[in-house]
Amino acid sequence: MFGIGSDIGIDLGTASVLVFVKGKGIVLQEPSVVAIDNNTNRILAVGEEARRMLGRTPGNIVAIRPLRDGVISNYEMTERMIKYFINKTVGKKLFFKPRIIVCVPSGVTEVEKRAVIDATNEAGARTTHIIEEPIAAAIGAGLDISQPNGHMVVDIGGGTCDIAVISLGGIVVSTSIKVAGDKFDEAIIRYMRKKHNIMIGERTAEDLKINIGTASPRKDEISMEVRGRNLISGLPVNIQVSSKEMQDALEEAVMAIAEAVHSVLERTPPELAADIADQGIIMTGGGALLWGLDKLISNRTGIPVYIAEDTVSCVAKGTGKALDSLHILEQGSQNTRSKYL
Ligand SMILES: Nc1ncnc2c1ncn2[C@@H]1O[C@H](COP(=O)(O)OP(=O)(O)OP(=O)(O)O)[C@@H](O)[C@H]1O
Repeated sequence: MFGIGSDIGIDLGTASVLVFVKGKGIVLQEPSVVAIDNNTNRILAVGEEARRMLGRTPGNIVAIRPLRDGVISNYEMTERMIKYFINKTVGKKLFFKPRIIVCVPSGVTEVEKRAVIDATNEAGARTTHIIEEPIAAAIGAGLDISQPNGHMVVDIGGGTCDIAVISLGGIVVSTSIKVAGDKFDEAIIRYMRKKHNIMIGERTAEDLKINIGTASPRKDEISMEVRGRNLISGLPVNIQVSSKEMQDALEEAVMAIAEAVHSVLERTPPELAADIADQGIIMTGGGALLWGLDKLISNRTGIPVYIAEDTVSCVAKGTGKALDSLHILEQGSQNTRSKYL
C-alpha cells in the first residue's frame, strides 16, 4: 500500500493492466482478466489470480477479458476491475485522495471514457484524467512531444496497433488497426493447421512467435521444435518449424501494419513528415519486438525505425511521467481532457 495521496498512473491495456505510483514506479502488473460466478454474477478473482483459474474452473465460473481488440467489450467488468486494482494499490480508506491518470486503448469511445472516469472517481480518485495510448507511449519512449516537431509512434500491443503522428502535445494524424500480437499468434495457428495438419495452442503459437517469428528475411535460418496434435490421427506429435515458415505465416499481418504506417505518412502534413524522415519512427509495445518488423517498416517507408527502450512498459512509464504535468492537464477542462498539453 502506498503513501496516502500519491498520484497514480494506470495503463488499462487489452492484455495487462500496469499501475504506476509517483515516486515508486510500476507497482502492479497483472493480466486484464476477471473471473465471475455466472449464477450469482459475483466477482471471484481479478488479475493474476483470475488468469490462474482459466481452464481450471467448474462450469458456473467464467474468466472474462473485459477489454478486447482495444475496446471495452464488457463495461461493468472493466469498472469493477479498475476499482479492484486501485484499491489493491492504495487501500480502501483514503485520507487524501490521489489524482489518477488512466491510459485507455485508442478505440475507446467518449461514452466509455466517461465510464472509466466515473469508475476511477468512485474508487477514490480526487480527479481523473484520460490520456491516449500513443501520447503515453511517446512520453514513455522519452520523446519531447511539447515542441512543434513531428514524431511518429507505432505502438503494437496485444489487441491493437496504434500509429500516430504527434506534435505540440497532440495527435495530428492517426490510425488504429486490430492487427497486433494476438493476430500474429492466430496467423501461426492457422498456418500450422493448413501446412502441417497440426493443432497448436495459443501459448505454443506465442512461443514460436517470440523465439523464431520473422517479419523480414533472416540471414541465418533458425528453427524450433513444437508439440501439437495431429488433426488426422488425433495423437500428439513433435514437429520442427523453421523461421522461414514463420515469415510466410506472418506475412499478411505484418504487411497490414507496414501499409497502415505508410497510409498515415501519406496523410501527414509535409513539414511534420520531413521531421519524421529526419528523426525516424519509434516503435513501442510488446509486438514491436517481433524480429525484423522494424526493418520491414523501414523498407516500406524509406525511414529509419527504432524500437524504444523497455518497450513493453513504455505506455505505463509515459502515463507515470504525465503525472508530473498534471497541473497542465488540470488547467484544462476537469476530468474530460484527453490531450497532453
Ligand atoms: N519478444 C517478443 N516478440 C514478439 N512479440 C512479443 C514479444 N514479447 C511480447 N510480445 C507480444 O506483445 C504483446 C503484448 O504487448 P503489450 O504488453 O504492449 O500489450 P497491451 O498494452 O496489453 O495491449 P494493447 O496495447 O493492445 O492494449 C503480446 O501479443 C505478446 O505476445
